[in-house]
Amino acid sequence: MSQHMPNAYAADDIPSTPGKFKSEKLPYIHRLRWYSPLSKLTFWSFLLLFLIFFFVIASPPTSSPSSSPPLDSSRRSLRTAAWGGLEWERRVRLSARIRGGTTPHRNNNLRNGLCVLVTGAAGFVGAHASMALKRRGDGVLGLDNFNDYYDQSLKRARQSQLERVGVFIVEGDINDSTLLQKLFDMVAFTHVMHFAAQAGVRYAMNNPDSYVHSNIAGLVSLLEACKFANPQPAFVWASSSSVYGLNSKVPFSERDRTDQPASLYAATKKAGEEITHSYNHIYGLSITGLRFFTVYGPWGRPDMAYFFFTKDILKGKQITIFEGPNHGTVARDFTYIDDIVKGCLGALDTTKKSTGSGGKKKGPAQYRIFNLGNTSPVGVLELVKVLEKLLKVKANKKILPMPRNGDVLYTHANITLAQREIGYKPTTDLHTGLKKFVRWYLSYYSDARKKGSW
Ligand SMILES: O=C(O)[C@H]1O[C@H](OP(=O)(O)OP(=O)(O)OC[C@H]2O[C@@H](n3ccc(=O)[nH]c3=O)[C@H](O)[C@@H]2O)[C@H](O)[C@@H](O)[C@@H]1O
Repeated sequence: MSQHMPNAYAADDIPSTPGKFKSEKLPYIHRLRWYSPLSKLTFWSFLLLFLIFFFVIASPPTSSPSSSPPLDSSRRSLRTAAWGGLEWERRVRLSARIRGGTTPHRNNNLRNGLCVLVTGAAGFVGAHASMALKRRGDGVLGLDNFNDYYDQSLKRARQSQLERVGVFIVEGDINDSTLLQKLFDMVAFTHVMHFAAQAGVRYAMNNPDSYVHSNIAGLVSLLEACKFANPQPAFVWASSSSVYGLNSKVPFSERDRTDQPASLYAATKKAGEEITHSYNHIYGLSITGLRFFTVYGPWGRPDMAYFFFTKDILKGKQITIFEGPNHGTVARDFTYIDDIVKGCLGALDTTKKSTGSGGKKKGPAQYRIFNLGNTSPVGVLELVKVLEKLLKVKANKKILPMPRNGDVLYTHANITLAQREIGYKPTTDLHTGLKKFVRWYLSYYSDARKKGSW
């Protein structure tokens, strides 16, 4: 039938004479006398316009390296991530195995130990939490895209530390749903501890896309995988104190409003809280969100002020300290990493099971949000004084009014709820915590092999 169609169609189009066909049916461009200069000009103009249109629409926007923010590295790594194969599967299963038990498979009843997928495991909090879980015997599988938001060698060094205790980090992106499905098919995770995110408050002005990619799209991709997993894992994830935004009532309580974010970063974390709520409501996922307050410590993030202040003070480079209106103090409720990790484990250990399966909710599920702070804010100037003392070097300081860059003036956590529900009790003051950080920093950066110690 289809073979006859073109002929039938062509029969209708047969011109009465070839000449008539050419003059009446061909496009305007062909009717122009080709040899006239005007027709040539029109033809080449059309061609040029078409090519310009094609290249502008089809190619990704580019700009000069000096003016453009860094590329969204998480997307890059999504394209290049390599996973799979028998050896890879063996490592995944081994890492996820609970000590003294076997890797939990579908329908297994787990009583001893947790089996946790930790996203962002090569990151600061993710690496510490993975280490603590593994050390107490839980099964831990890491997932990280090793993007280049900050020095990748630091992430690799954290990875080697984790490998030494038996934690394998799968290299891949949380947006890679095929990879996630594969992992959930291989291992029946009891919990997902989700740290993978685009962090940093001020960087959101340079690279907004990376926040949407990781903190919104990536989160949804991971929740989708959790919703279909059978059994569904309980989901514990890192929100942020930045959701309190421009609030002036302190200390910040979980009941306070969170609808005036000061940065896109904060807005994506707030959106994450709403998104996780909807997955809890529709699919019965057990959700716990942890609002971290400026976490610091050994193996920390080089984009954070305490970290790069240390580096710059040692180099004799000028540091900029922001101040509020009328020379007001800008302060943070700096929270030491070990306290945060205890909070994370407390949250994991008190989760209730998700109630859904196969994407269907079977009953109401737990939904919680906790502040994990230190409850004693310290001014940035004071932070620098402590560093000067510990480093035995005077800082070259420049005090500037805080620019409108996403920063807020003050954070202070009320932790009553976390104390009551998950036994959270921070014990490290800023001086003690920074002392441990400085000791690690000096050892890590003075050692040519960048080993440091955990
Ligand atoms: O608690 C949180 O929710 C957030 O804590 C930090 O954000 P931030 O508190 O802004 O931490 P830093 O970037 O280390 O800044 C600490 C303080 O130093 C100040 N600062 C920063 C940079 C600088 O050059 N000068 C300066 O005075 C900031 O204004 C801020 O008060 C993290 O970077 C976020 O990822 C996290 O979510």
